[in-house]
Formats: sequence, C-alpha cells, structure tokens
Amino acid sequence: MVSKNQNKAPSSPSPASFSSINRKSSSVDEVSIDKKRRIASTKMAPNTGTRTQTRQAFSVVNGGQDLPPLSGPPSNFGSDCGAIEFTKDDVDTLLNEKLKKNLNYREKNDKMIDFIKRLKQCIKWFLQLEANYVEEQEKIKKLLELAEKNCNETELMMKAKEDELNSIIMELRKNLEALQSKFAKEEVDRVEALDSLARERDLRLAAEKLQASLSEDLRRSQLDNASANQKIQSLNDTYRRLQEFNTSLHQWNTRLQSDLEATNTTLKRVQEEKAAVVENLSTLRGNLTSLQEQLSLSRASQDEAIKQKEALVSEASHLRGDLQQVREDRDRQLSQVEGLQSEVSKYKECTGKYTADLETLSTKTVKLESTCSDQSEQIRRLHEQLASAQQKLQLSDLSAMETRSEFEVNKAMILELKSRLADADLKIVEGENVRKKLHNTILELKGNIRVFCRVRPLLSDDGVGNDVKVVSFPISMEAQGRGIDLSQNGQKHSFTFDKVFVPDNSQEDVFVEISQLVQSALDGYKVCIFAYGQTGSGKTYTMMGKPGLLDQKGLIPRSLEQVFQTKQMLEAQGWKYEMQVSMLEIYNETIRDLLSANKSTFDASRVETAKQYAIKHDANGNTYVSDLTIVDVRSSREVSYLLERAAQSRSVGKTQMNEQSSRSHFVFTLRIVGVNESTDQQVQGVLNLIDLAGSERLSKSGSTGDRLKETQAINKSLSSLSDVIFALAKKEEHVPFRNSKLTYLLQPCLGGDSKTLMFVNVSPDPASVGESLCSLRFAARVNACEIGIPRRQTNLRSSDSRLSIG
Ligand SMILES: Nc1ncnc2c1ncn2[C@@H]1O[C@H](COP(=O)(O)OP(=O)(O)OP(=O)(O)O)[C@@H](O)[C@H]1O
Repeated sequence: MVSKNQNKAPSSPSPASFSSINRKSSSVDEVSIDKKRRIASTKMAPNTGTRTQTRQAFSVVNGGQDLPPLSGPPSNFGSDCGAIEFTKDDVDTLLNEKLKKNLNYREKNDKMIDFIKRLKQCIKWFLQLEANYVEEQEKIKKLLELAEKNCNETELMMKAKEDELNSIIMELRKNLEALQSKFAKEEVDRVEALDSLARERDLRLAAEKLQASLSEDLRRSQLDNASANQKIQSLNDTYRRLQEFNTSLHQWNTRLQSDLEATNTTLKRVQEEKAAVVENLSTLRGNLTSLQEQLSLSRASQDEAIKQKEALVSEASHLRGDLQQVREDRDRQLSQVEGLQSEVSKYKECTGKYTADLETLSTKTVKLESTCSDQSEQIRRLHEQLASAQQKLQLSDLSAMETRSEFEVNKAMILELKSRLADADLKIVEGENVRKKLHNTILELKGNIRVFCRVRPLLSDDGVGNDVKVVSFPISMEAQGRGIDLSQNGQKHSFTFDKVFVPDNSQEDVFVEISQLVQSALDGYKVCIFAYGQTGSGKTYTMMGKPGLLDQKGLIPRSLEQVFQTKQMLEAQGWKYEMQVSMLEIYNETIRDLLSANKSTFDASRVETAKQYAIKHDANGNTYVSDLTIVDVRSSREVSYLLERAAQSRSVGKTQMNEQSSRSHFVFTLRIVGVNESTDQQVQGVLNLIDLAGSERLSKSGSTGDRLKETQAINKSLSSLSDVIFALAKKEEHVPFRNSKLTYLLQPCLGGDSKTLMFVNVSPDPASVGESLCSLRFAARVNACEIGIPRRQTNLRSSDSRLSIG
C-alpha cells in the first residue's frame, strides 16, 4: 500500500490561477466580471422557460435607487426569496452594480448591506437551483437505474430462456441421437435375429428331414425286425418240428434196437435151433437150406434196416446240420435284430436328441419370434418417440425462433435503452458539470476564504463556575448565528464570522457546513481546512473528534467517509478515482513524516541529516515533499487505520522529544485524481485538513529556552500563514513566505480557485479570555481578507495585518 517517493504531484488539468478570485474591495467590477463569466457559463438551462416569465422578479434584489434600471417592474417584493428567480442578466446586473462615488461611509455601508442582502437572495436562489438540479439528477439516475435494471433483467431472462431452450434442444438432439443409435442397434439386432431365425428355420427343416428319414429307417428297421421275428418264429417252429422228428427218430431207433435185440435173440434161438437143426441137419438140412434162405432174407432185411438206420442217421445229421444252420441263422438273425434294435435305440436316441434339439430350436424360434415382435414393438415405439421428438424439436425450433426474434426485439430495445441511457448519461455529465460550476459559484459567492468560529462547552477542568460567562452570542437578526461577543475586563469585544458554532452544536452540525467543501475537493479544487485556536480550545476535537465515540467523530473522518461515499456514487457515472494520503507534522520548523515505517524519523536531529523533506512546487501549482510517505487508499477504513498510525507516531514522537502535543502543526493531505474515460474529463483535487499548533502565551507557562524557540516557531508560521492568506486574497503579486514550512507547504492551496476555511476554536474559560481575544482577532483579520475590506464588523486595528501571539 505504501509507495515511497511517488509523492510527485500529478500535472493538473486546470492549473489554478489567481485571476478568478476577486476580492479587492475597491474593484467590485473585477469581481463582477469574473463572476458574470462563471454564471454565464452555467447557462442556467433547466429553468429557462419559467425564468423568462419571472425574470422581472430579480429587480427586487436590485431595488436600490442608485442602481441601473432593469427591464421589468419588481415583483414578489418582500416575499421569500425562494419565489424569486434570476436570469443571467439579473446576476450580471447585480454583479456589475457600482457604488456611487459621492456617498458617505454610512450610505456606502447601507448600500453594501443592501447589496449583500441581494447577493444572499441570489445565493439562496442558486442553492435552490442546485437543489433542483440535484433532485432532477437523482430522478434521472433513478430512472436510468430502473431502465438499466429492467434491461438487465430482460436480458438475463432472455438469456436464461435461450439457455433453457438451447439445453432442451441439446437434450432433444441427444435423445434423438441416442434413439437413432438405439434404433440402428435394434435394426442390426433385428436383422441378426431374422438371419438367425432363417438359419434356425433351415436347421429345423434339415432336422425335420433327418427325422423323417430316420423315421423311415426306423420303420424299415421295424419291418425288418418284424420279418426277422417271423423268420425266427418259423425257424423256431422248424426247429421244434425237427426236434419232434428227432424224437420220433429216436423212438424209431429204439424200436429198431429192440427189434435188433429181438432178432438177435431169435438168431440165438435160431442158432440153437440150428444146432438142434444141425443135429437135425441132416434132418434138417433141408431145414437148413430153408433156414439159410431165411437167414439171408433176414440179413438182407437187417442190411436194409441198417441202411435205413444209416439213412435216418444221415438224415438226422442233416437235420442236425440244418438245425445248426437254423440255429446259426437264428443267432445271426438275433444278432442282426440286436444290431437293428441297438440301431433303433440309437435312432431313438438320435431322434430324442433331435427332438430335444428340435424342441430347443422351437423354443429358441419362439423366443426369437417373441424378441422379434418385441423389437418390432420397440422399433415402433422408437419410431413414435422419434416422431414426437422431431415434433418437439420442430416446436422447440419454432419457440427458439420466437425467442430469438423476441431476443432481437429485446436487443433492439436494449440498444435503444442503452442509447437513451447514454443520452441520459450525457445529460447527467452535463448536469454534473453544471452542478460543479454552480457549486463552485455558490462557494465563491459564499467566499473562497471563510472563517467559522466554534466555542467549546465549559469543561470541568476549566475550574470556573458556569455563572462567570465571558463568551456570549448576539441574537440580533444581523448577527444571529454569526456573531460572538467576548467580555474582558468589563469591555465587550464583538466579532462576526461566516458562521459561529455554539457549545451545543454537534460534530454533525459542524460537518454539514463544510461538506460542500469536501465535495469541491472531489470536483477538482484545492481545499484547505484549518483549525486554529489556543491550547485546549477544541481544535483536535473539531478535526479528529473523540476516539472511540462514533457520534463525536471529527471533520477528518467524516470528510473521508463523504469522499469515499461520493466516489462510489460517481463511479456509476464513469468516474474512477485514485486517492493518496500523506500525513506530516511540523514541529519547530522540522517536518516529520507520520506514515514513515522508520521509527528513527522521530528523532528530529537524525531526520534532518537522513531525510531533508524538501518542499517543492511544480509548474502546475502542485506541492510535493521529498521522501514523504504517500499511501494509496481505497476506503475510509484504510484511512482510519493510517490516522491511528499517525496518532501513535505523533504520541511516540512527542514522548521521545519531550514535546507538548499542542506545539506541532498536523497536516493531513488527501490527493484526489479523478478520470472519466467516457467523457474524457480529468480532475485533481486536494483536501488539506490541518490541526494547527495551539497558540499559547509564553508568559502563562513562564518557559524559557527550548520553549521560547517553539513558541517563536509557531508564531512565525501562523503569522506567515496570515500574511500568505492576506496576500493571496488581495491578489498581491509578491506572496511572502517568511521561511515558514507550513506556509510554503500550503501556499498553492491558498490561492486561485482554492477554497480555504478556517475554524477559530474558542474556549469559554474565563482564565484564558486573553488568548481567546487574540485568536478571535487573528480570525477576524483572515475573515476580512474575503473582499479586501472589513466586510463585517471586526475589532481589528487597521494597521495590524499580522498575528502577534505571546
Ligand atoms: N465541542 C466540544 N464538545 C465537547 N468537548 C469538547 C469540545 N471541544 C473540545 N472539547 C474537549 O476539550 C478538551 C480539549 O480539546 P482539544 O484537545 O481538542 O483541544 P486542542 O485545541 O486540540 O488542544 P491542543 O492545542 O492542546 O492540542 C478535550 O477534552 C475535548 O474533548
């Protein structure tokens, strides 16, 4: 925040020249011409129409018989001056007024009083006009703010609507894209499903064909099986018959055996009979031959039987072979049947498998068909959704178009409003310029050098009862609120100032009176506000207030609050301000930087060697002090912090140097640089708020040595200050400085268009009535600077233009 050595004052856009102030009593003409120019420049635009009708009213204020005649008869005479309006001519006439030369002092005085009265009416009218301007400006500002707010709201609404629609469109587009991609996917799935369905169908047909051929095979196998079974049955029958035949052959064989045995027995018996016969051979030879014949016959029959038997045996073996064959056939057939049966079972298995496959295929097909129908349904729904989305899209496109056209209309409206706003801004700027001029004119009419007197309440420390009153306030019409009477040793001394604040007046009451000066600093003027008075008279209270008590804040904090509040307000009109603060103390003609981070600066002797704090003025009338700490500030809080720091620095410095708090001048400087880029205007103002060293009679404290030096330094700087104010007010070419640092520092802030206000603080303590009288005399002298003549009743000794304290 702190920026060292940036304290070179920036170049002024309007260098102050002393020519605009007309203060010399002998040259009222000069004052008039200058003021006429300023008033003419204000144009008095807003009330022209009304004013042409009431123009004659001004003749009231020019009512003196020695004034040049005016265009119309007087009106509203004696009525409230608020009803009277002035034209440029009226003001010119008033300002061009000349006093007749052959008047005596009393008449001159009367004329002057009358002139002042009319001037006051004129000032009141200007104040009224200014109030109207301010009111009008406020109205325009409010209207503008409203229009701007409406515009912004409409714009925001439109933007929000557009955003909303855009987001809906985006969403719909996204949905559409998603639906389309889903649709495409579904289409692919559908095609795949259809393909797989076709494949399944083919497979099914192939399986059905296979099943049919297998069924045919099975049927054929079953037929083969049946024929094989029949064959087996017939073979079984043949086998059974062959077995029966075999049994019968066995029976036949058995019989043949039994026959053979019977034949053998017969043979035996025959042989026995042969023997018998042999015996009887001879006898029987005959028998023999017969018997032989019988034998050969038997043998032949036996051979035949054997042959028969052999034939039968071979037949049986044949039959056995056949049976074996049949058995083998049967076995073969059986194995064939078994093979066929296993084949059939295989076929059956296959058929089962194929049937299961067929079933799964069927269920799959059914599933696929249902999926297909689902997908078709989905596709239909998607188509519907797509159609509705497209419809919505069309609708939203339409509404977007509508919104766009609405937006265009609003845009056009906004543009129009903006142009109106620009016009209004221009008007505000013009109004602001007029206001500044009027404000300045009013302040000039009030006086560029003014003196306010403030009497503090009697304090318990004063040690005197409330019954002893040395200060009183006249209540005559002329002096009410402006006069102060001081009684010393039974003698009454009367003084009149621009304003007198009584002990009951609050800090707020005092600030109200100076707030216009603070505004002037923001308008680019140099403003100096001094608090002057004896020790303990309330200078610090007036300038700083009581720490910690908000309602008792002094002029400095209040001024800063106003500066930052107004800065914020003017920012709306395009003004950008930069503020810089510096705070210094002049003690015994030594400058002390109160914002310096270096604590060693409290040591005056070291300061002088380390830092020279040389005061310099540039060609533009700006002042800067080398090595002084300048701090950029952006809020009144920042400044409050700096003020606290400065106060701390002051008290530490005083302790270190055994100095009394009242013996140094405290100078607070706020540099204001304002730039309006839209109107290309630039202003540079300075606000100097100064708590002067307390004036104190040396004799009172009876001090010597250092104290004497201190007092002399104070007196020198105050005396020098009064000389400078005098010289500048009188537009003297040579401005004396008398080597006072304070005077040299403030010199550019006291001349030209600068506004100077001095508070003379007075203590009601009877014990310090002498000092009070001294202060009041000095203040009355400064007050008299205004127009170069003692414009108010003062107790000045005419020759004494310099302060002598102590
Ligand atoms: N208007 C006032 N109302 C109430 N109290 C006041 C007023 N003016 C001054 N005082 C009180 O009077 C005392 C002296 O005031 P202050 O310190 O401001 O005087 P000063 O002129 O600055 O003195 P010095 O020159 O010694 O610094 C303080 O206690 C202050 O609070």
